[in-house]
Amino acid sequence: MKVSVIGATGYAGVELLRLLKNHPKVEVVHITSESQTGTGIENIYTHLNNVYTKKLISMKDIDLIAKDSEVVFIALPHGHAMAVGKAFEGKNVKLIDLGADYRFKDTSIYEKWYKVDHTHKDAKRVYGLAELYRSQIKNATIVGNAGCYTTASILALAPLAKEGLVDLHTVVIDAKSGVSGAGRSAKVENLFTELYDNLKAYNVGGHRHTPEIEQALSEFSGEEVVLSFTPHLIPMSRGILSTCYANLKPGVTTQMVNEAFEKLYKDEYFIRLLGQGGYPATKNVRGSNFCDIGWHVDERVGRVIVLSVIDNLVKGAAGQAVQNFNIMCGFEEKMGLEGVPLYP
Ligand SMILES: NC(=O)C1=CN([C@@H]2O[C@H](COP(=O)(O)OP(=O)(O)OC[C@H]3O[C@@H](n4cnc5c(N)ncnc54)[C@H](OP(=O)(O)O)[C@@H]3O)[C@@H](O)[C@H]2O)C=CC1
Ligand SMILES: CC(=O)N[C@@H](CCC(=O)OP(=O)(O)O)C(=O)O
Repeated sequence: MKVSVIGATGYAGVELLRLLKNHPKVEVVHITSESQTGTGIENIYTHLNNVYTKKLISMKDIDLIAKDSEVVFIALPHGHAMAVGKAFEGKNVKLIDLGADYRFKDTSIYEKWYKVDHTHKDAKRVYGLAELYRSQIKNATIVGNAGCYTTASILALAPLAKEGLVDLHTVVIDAKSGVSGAGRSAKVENLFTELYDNLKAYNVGGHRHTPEIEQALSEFSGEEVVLSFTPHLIPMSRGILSTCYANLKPGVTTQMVNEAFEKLYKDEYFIRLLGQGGYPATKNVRGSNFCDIGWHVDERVGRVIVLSVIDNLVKGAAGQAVQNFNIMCGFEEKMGLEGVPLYP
């Protein structure tokens, strides 16, 4: 399959290039940047020396990209993929957007939380969380790849929502992300001096991943879910730990919780269940497409605490995009994604 990456100079785009290099059925034909058009990608990212020697073109070369590609990955900041999606209309190219523009069924929710007008409202799109939307992804033309915090949080809570084991109005998610989640552009709050030896929350009560998690959990449970989501920035480069709290419904036992996770995920290669009492750690998934999940039923307070970890750039972005690509193209789902986590 001939594929192109729009926004190849960002952290998500360059992680895609790393994974696509190891995909036996993929040839990367075009990569784009608007600020560094004409430059070789290996001159920007020297870790790609001898791996890629490709020059960046502009994403404005839509006709060229469309002519040469069967699938295009978009790794632009949110708000920019909609115009690309429109420009590709009728060009017989499948799109996988790593940003948020195609994640919402109801675009008014996107407009409210992202404060951007949605300019491609009628696009037929599918939410790209592979394990939970596989049958829809298979036939999709546009996939809105799930977000990073959202992937970790939805995978942690979906079994409980599907089986109706918790009161979803009591859900509280406390999540921590490495700094690559914020992208490569320079920001004062991401300086070493601000981050190192520090831990802080941000966007409390207003983070844009809140409605994405609510959308999925509402679909699985059949009830309108509202929840609290608090992200934190932690001084690591990669990794997300999502700690999810929920009150158990009366009569729900540890065994019922265990069975809910087993039922949904027992055949999922990328989801590794650490069980009741398990302690997932970001280092165990670093550089891989795995999501490790452990849970703790605290009978004393009638709550379950679910812990999940992913690599934000892999299962939270580029890896999930390749997984969705495999589903859309009919390839084995783990193709190109079997790299072992980097430990220690
Ligand atoms: N980082 C992460 O962990 C995750 C990221 N994502 C999503 O992936 C997308 C990319 O994120 P990330 O790689 O982190 O971001 P970066 O800031 O690292 O990269 C952004 C990319 O977009 C390009 N770009 C920036 N501004 C514009 C613009 N105005 N017009 C056109 N191109 C532009 C840049 O190209 P250049 O400057 O060279 O022109 C660069 O290639 C985002 O939507 C993000 O939400 C999703 C999940 C996780
Ligand atoms: C640490 C950090 O800043 N994380 C980003 C989320 C990561 C991201 O790029 O968002 P998507 O997964 O929606 O694409 C944030 O909080 O906005």
